[in-house]
Amino acid sequence: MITSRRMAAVDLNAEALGVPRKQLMESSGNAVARACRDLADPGASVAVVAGRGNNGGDALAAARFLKAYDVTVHLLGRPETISTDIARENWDALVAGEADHRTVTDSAGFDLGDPDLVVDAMLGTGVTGALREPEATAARAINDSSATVLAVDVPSGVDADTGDAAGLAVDADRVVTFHDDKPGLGDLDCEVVVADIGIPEAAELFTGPGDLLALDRDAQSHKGDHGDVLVVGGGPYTGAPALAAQSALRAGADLARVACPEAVAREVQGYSENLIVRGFSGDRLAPEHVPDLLDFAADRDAVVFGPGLGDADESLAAVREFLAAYDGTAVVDADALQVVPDVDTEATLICTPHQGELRKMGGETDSDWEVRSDLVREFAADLGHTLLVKGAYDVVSDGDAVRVNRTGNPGMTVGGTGDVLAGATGALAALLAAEAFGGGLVATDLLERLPAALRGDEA
Ligand SMILES: NC(=O)C1=CN([C@@H]2O[C@H](COP(=O)(O)OP(=O)(O)OC[C@H]3O[C@@H](n4cnc5c(N)ncnc54)[C@H](O)[C@@H]3O)[C@@H](O)[C@H]2O)[C@@H](O)CC1
Ligand SMILES: [K+]
Repeated sequence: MITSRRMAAVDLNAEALGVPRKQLMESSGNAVARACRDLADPGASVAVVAGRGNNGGDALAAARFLKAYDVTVHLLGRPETISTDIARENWDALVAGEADHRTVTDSAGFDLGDPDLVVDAMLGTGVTGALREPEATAARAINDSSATVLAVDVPSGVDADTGDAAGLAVDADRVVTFHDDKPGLGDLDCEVVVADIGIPEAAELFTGPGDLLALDRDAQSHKGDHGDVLVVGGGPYTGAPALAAQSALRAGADLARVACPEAVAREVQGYSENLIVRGFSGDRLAPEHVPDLLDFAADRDAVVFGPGLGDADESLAAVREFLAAYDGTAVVDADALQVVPDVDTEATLICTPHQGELRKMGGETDSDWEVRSDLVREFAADLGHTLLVKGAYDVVSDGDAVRVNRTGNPGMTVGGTGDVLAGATGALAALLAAEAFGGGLVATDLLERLPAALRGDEA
């Protein structure tokens, strides 16, 4: 089962793996033609009703595979308004190939005729709202005809994610949907066939450019919309919490705060004026600090626990107490990880161990990344928390889905990269909580850019 949002991500990932969208459209077209052959004998009359998006493009490609049939292609709208290059190229190929084609520029001009089979490719996952004209008239004609109706990807007018229609929708006999079943197709009264269109498995398993789609920023945003992250760490070390907090800002959080022992607070602040530093008494985290920290954390979108915290018994006891009482979102890293397996918490935890830390938590690992993926998924399910296990191939799992990140390079084993990852993860978790994303701009960037702005240079 795949949502249209995830499908768009997988599609971009496939492109990055060398399988472009046009190739997928060709496979989709081939799958639609196969379904036609299944539903009608050679020589039968087929009306292809195509919209101006990629759903239409799939059917325009299919028409080239149907030489044994009497095919008429109806394009809804003017060819100049076809919305994607790949769909337009398939239209141009039909015209150049002298296929029987018509363009329907107003609904009064639509004549479906009396075909044996209709291919409904007006709208797929790109539908918004109720069918407009001429799609609505065409849908009525399709529903009134006695033809068998094959819908491409989803019956036009139906939301593939919910199965709902904002008004009229095509009543299909069969749907050929691509790559994976869609949540909205289950409740429809028609047969659903899933066609493999050659999307590599790696496009789903490995993170790629498509996975960044979820991070698009809303241009109308305001300060505070983009997440407020609290890093709890420092004591034995000072660089780690500062790095994590700066990373949170660079990953798009609006505000990054560090709660650290007073003994090191000035030093942590000294790394960057972009950070808001709050000291607590003494030279390391202890249970007596927990009530205040809980209060402070309640107003933040996410907490990052661990960078530079050390493994003193009282610090680990404090982490345990904090997590037992906390019900927000927390990233747990470094020494703090070891308390996770035996803590009973309502919080949503994202744990970011390297393989040594994973073992210390009681998890197993393996040099083969595929075996490791299974182990990580099982352990995440046991823990009831999300794991991001660092390695040459990072494995991320919530106990159900698994994603593997194989980007990076051997230089990234240098100290501090783990703190940067924990901070960035905290920011993304906070932004997901706030459902908005920032651009990674920090106040000191503005200082650097001010002279150029005053000179009137282009940004
Ligand atoms: N990885 C993928 O996502 C793949 C998608 N493919 C196809 O691409 C389709 C999605 O293509 P698109 O994103 O171009 O979207 P669609 O082709 O579903 O619809 C977009 C077009 O519909 C118009 N439109 C939207 N709502 C309307 C309404 N209520 N009344 C009338 N017109 C309306 C838009 O103006 C636009 O021209 C899928 O359903 C599938 O058929 C396949 O080619 C294979 C791969
Ligand atoms: K359709």
